Amino acid sequence: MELQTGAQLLWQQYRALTMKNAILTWRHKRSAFLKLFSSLFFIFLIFCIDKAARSRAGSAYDNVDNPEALIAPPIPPCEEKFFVKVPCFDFVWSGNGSNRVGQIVKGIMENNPGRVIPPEKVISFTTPDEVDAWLGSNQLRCPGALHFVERKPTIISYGIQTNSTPVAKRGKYEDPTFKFQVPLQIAAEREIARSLIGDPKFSWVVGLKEFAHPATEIFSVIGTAGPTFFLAIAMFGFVFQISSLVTEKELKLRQAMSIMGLYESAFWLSWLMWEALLTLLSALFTVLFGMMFQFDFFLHNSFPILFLVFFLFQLNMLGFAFMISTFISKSSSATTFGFSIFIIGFLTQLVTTFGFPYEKNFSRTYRIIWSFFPPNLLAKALDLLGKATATSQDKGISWQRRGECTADDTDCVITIDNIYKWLISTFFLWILLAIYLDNIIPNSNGVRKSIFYFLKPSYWTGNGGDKEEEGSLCSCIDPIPTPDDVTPDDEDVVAEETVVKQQTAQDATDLNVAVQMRGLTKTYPGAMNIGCCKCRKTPPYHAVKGIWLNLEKNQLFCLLGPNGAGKTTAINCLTGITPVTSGDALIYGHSIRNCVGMSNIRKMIGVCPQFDVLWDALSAREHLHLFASIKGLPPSTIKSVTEKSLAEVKLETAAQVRAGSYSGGMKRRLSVAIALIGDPKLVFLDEPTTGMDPINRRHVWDIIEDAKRGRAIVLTTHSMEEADILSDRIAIMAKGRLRCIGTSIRLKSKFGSGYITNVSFAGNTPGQSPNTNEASSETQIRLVKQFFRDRLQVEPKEENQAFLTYVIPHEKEGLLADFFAELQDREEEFRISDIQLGLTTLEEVFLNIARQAELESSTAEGNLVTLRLTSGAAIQVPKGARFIGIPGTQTSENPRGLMVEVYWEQDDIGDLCISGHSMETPIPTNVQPMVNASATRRGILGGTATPVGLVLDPNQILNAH
Ligand SMILES: Nc1ncnc2c1ncn2[C@@H]1O[C@H](COP(=O)(O)OP(=O)(O)OP(=O)(O)O)[C@@H](O)[C@H]1O
Repeated sequence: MELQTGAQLLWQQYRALTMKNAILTWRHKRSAFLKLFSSLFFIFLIFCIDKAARSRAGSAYDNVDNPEALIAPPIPPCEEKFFVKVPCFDFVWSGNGSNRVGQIVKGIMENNPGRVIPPEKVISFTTPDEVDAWLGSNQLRCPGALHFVERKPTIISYGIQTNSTPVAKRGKYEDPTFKFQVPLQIAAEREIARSLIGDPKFSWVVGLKEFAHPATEIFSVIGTAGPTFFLAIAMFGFVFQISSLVTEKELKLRQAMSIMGLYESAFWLSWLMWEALLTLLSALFTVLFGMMFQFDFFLHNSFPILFLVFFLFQLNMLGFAFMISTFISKSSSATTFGFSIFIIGFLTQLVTTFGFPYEKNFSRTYRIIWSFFPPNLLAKALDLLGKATATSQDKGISWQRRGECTADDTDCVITIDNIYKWLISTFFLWILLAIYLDNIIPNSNGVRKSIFYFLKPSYWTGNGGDKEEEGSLCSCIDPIPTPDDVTPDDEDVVAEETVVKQQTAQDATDLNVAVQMRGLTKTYPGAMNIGCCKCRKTPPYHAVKGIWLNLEKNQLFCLLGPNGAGKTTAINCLTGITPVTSGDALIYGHSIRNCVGMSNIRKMIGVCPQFDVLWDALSAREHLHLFASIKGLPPSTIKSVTEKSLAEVKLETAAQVRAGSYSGGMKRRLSVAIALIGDPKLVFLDEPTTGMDPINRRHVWDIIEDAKRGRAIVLTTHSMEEADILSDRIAIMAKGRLRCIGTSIRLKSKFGSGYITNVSFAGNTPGQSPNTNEASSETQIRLVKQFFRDRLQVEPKEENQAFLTYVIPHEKEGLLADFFAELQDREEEFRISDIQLGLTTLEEVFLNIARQAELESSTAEGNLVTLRLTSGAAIQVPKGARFIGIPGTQTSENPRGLMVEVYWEQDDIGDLCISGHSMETPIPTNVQPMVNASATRRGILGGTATPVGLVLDPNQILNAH
């Protein structure tokens, strides 16, 4: 099938990724809702703040063109005074020695507009001094005092006392002059006039009216409180964006897509365009909600001006999120980062609203630095737009006036137009930085590009200059040492090496070869990480130590090895996830060291990684559709290929269900289907059946068996059964080296301990008592054991009343034909019901090889594990040692002491561990212990009292037997 390339592929990938982003947005409805509509809630809050502020501020924030008159204001009840103590009095007065004054005060109380003042709310005194004395000892109990003096029958004078200091309570101001003094004054003058004229109905109307005036205070709730609230709106998108980007990195989804041939540009563009669309809608809704709440800010400033401010700010924050995401490796940190940015933004916005640094008395440098942080630009923009609509006289900023300062703003140093320019240019800066940092900050495999990668012409032309480096930016990497050149022990590995080396030297291409590894070596560099408090130096680690190997087309090649053998590293090198340290590999003739070669390789490989790399929110069909598009399958075929893949892995019924709810087996099947999509010529399956139940495992085996036709498959597994059933050729790796290679039969016959035979005995004879039966079966077993001992000198490996199991070494192969012929002839005599003979299992081969490799390294490094003997004693043995001499067991009868054979197995995670040991037997006389100095030393230096066992040479032991 012809795959898409170039611009067509870029467009196809972009569309598929955008579709993926759209589906993820749709499936994560809550976050999408918050992104789009959170502005409604925040604008409502701003609306409430505005209402509260305006209700307190009187006419100061408004233009007063036609002030209303306040006619004959009444003396208010004293309880209305701020900070009054009850019981209180509406007023006190002096002059009660005059009957006429008494009548005047009575008139004041009775004629108070709207409310007759009761007598208990008024106190009278004779002289002003008495009033002062009372006021002094009864503070805050009365807002004012009147002092009357009847000088002559035609002259009555009066004076007023109030506390003239305005006081504030909960943001409201109380002016005692207008509230208490003027009403008292009007009432006193009215009643004095009536008394002097002698007409109690004499009309005395006094009105009060403030001056017409423009708003004395400029207040825009959006300019003041808006920056924080609109920053909060943007933070939703900011946090979700970081979280999405980091999740794809953390779950290695991006790596999986890159292996499939994803263009970096398609990845960034798809996120950018989709999020820009959401941002555009969010900005639109913000302005519409603002208009809905009838804010002058939104009604009087021009719509495009407002829309662009919110859109460009949120877009800028998006770019900022892209850049920040390159520093984060855990999606759970997204909220922490978002919160920190919000707090910092809140504080710097506060500083901005106080005028820093967008005024003439601050230097330009401050302004430039300050403007790099997007929340500051938002604060300034809202301040400008807010001031432009602060009073009803202000008509807002029109599109034409976006580059002008308002006439009364003499301190203007930045306009809305400048802010647009800043927001646009810093947005591109963030995006470029995001792409750059993404390349130079080490990914989860510790791989990065050089700091100046973009300066190399080859990066732009794509001709092999895209070299990757390892280690963090701040670590000083020591020169990487090359692993020792060790000649393999196994002749088949040597033969394979020789062939590949010859082909390499002649530059010959074998058309049957899919993958040729030419001394593939991977060393993870040791690094000196300089932290604040300590330096940490890690040594280099040789994970793959020079592999020379041909993998043929149309074959399934199985790579076995214990944990840490280097299998995944080898696959990672072949798939371009991690760069090789030295050597090379050709995949269908394309070198993995060359980036053009690698991009060709990506088109022909499929990878099923060790851990499922899937989006929880996407279904199997969506996954396959996405990966098929990334791979470059022609659009017309994607649907049919997807359906075919679903059928192959039996996921048709669950095709619409989200992968997050799949069982482990279903996820694995989907991963295998993804690896096989697009009919790749080479497929890497890294432990495809790990953690599966037997039924699912069988199913995946069937899929792999079918997939074998017409392509090369590299399989790694910890299941020997799987390797045995599926593989055409098997190699076992340990400690970074190939230890053996060949077909399953070849490995079993070469590395197995020999043949396994099972002898089963007939059941009890009816009619005989159980005791007689038991006795006779024991006799038969004894006889058979003696027969094996006499003819083959072997002891059973396992035994019970029903069967005996023997491992017969290869050396006895010549005796087997006669031996089994005789055993069969005497079947009746021995009461044998069945005899089975077979080669030892692949598991045993694997354990032998793994054990040997472990022994080599533990001998070198002194790694010891504790072996608990059935006698109760414990000894320390090097990992992987087979025959161990027990220290302190020398007696006159056994002068060399006793030994055991240690049985090893793989635990659940593939580590070698002790499963048991044989009976204690004397060490044969001609067997010498192997040198085990470092292990012994480690045991002694480790300060443990547990003795260290003596490692015995298995060949000597087997020959001695
Ligand atoms: N990025 C890395 N930096 C340093 N060492 C690493 C890195 N990745 C892997 N290693 C080491 O390289 C060795 C080989 O690892 P690798 O994952 O290839 O083994 P494996 O054979 O695939 O094991 P498993 O069966 O557990 O998957 C291990 O000891 C591992 O700790």
